[in-house]
Amino acid sequence: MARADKFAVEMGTPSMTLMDRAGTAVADAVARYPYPTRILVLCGPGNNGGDGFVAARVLAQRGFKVRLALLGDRDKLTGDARRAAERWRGAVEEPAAVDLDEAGVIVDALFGAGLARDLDGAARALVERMAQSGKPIVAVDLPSGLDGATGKVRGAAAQAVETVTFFRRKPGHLLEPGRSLCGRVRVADIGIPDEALEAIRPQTFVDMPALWRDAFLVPAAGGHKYSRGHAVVVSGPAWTSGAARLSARGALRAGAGLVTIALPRDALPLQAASYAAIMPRPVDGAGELAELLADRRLNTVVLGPGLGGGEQTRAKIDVAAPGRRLVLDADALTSYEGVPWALAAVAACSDGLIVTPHEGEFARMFRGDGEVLEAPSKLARTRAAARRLGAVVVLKGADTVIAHPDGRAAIAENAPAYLATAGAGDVLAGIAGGLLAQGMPPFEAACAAVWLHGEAAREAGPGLIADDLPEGLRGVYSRLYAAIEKA
Ligand SMILES: NC(=O)C1=CN([C@@H]2O[C@H](COP(=O)(O)OP(=O)(O)OC[C@H]3O[C@@H](n4cnc5c(N)ncnc54)[C@H](O)[C@@H]3O)[C@@H](O)[C@H]2O)[C@@H](O)CC1
Ligand SMILES: [K+]
Repeated sequence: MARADKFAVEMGTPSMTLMDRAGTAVADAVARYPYPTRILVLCGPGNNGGDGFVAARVLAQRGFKVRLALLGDRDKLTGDARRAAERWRGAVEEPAAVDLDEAGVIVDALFGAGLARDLDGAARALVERMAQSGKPIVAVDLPSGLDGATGKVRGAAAQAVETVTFFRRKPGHLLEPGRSLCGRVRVADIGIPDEALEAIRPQTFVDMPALWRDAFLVPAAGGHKYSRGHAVVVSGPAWTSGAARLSARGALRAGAGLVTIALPRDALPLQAASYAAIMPRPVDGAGELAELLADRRLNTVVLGPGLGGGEQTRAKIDVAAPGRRLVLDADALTSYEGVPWALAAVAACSDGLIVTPHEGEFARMFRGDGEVLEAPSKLARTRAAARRLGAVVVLKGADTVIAHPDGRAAIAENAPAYLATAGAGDVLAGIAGGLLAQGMPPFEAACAAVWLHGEAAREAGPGLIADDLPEGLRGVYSRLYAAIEKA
């Protein structure tokens, strides 16, 4: 943001104009509240506070009753914040002396992008009072105390109803617990030109179709099932084979030309419970898997869901990996507990690897690797893991992060809470495999899979079970195909 602001200033917009627009955007948001006759603006010592002074002035001009309190010394304000304060004609009160209960709406303009350490002392006490007040809070840029780079709370932060940020959202608006703390996020245009992004080249994205649409393959007339790849899902024993069946359905619905499920002989009868379009093959160990995979058209293998961990699983992965595209999930990942370098070796000989751990699996995989596990945010951890493995890492959760070893990363925001259901991860691994089989590059395939998975859940609606997800993809695909054909 500092670079974006600088760019805008160099292009001729004075920084005071940016602040005026920022404060006005906050005032616009506050003015939408029903009868917010009494507004309390809490300002901090930097430019976040400066935005607060502007918002207070604009709201007062529009006829609202506005009180303003400043944390810190008015004489110590500098730059644009100082000028904004000079133009505020009302009283500047002591935060300790104001009664928060009198406010209809509180504007939280204490700290934004400049938060430099954990809140303590008077700042923390004020944020805690605000949090306990039960009043609707409109946060300027970020709820004060929330770290915009990590999504973590530093000391304290108050739940906002709404957060007004500028130009683009920051990781802290998307990563939990930040995302939840922000309430509804509005992005205000304060006149920073989009060209600023060409200079900055951000490497962090929201996971949305624009990010991967160009790599997504809409079936072409005259296409052939073999041109859409052949995915293999390797199943565990009969009693856990449901997981692999879910993956196989995901891969097929995602558009793989052919899907084979490799099952131990005792699990073959159960495959009857799945789609007839999925081809079962008896495969009882790494040796038989090697025989199946002698056919190079089988270009993608999904291993992990219900597979069971340990040496057997690693042997199968070793057979599958060379020159092929892989998705590894669940048990496949925990069989590399504490030896991520062994997984990096798998990635190196493959034609592209996506790993899809949840937090527990991630912690086990990288046990003892402080550089990965102690990176400052979920975003940074996922990036570090991708670099470590030389693979695309999907770290699942409400705020799933997808990272490529080259530093690109995306944060997903479309998963409904009810997607956290048994077997959902198995379907995700399958969708990713289905997209890889069609030739999508691994990062784009992983991003698309995560987005499609979230959309399929929405399509199926509350009460979702994992079996509904592959079915949900149909509606999502028809809209996506239409949008791509129109574009
Ligand atoms: N040109 C720009 O840079 C623009 C900035 N804008 C606003 O400016 C904000 C960033 O302003 P600043 O960089 O001045 O930073 P902030 O206003 O977020 O905070 C910096 C101030 O807080 C103090 N501080 C930091 N951490 C503290 C802690 N834990 N406890 C107590 N004091 C602490 C610092 O000493 C400094 O005085 C953005 O969040 C946004 O609201 C907008 O006006 C748009 C334009
Ligand atoms: K704030």
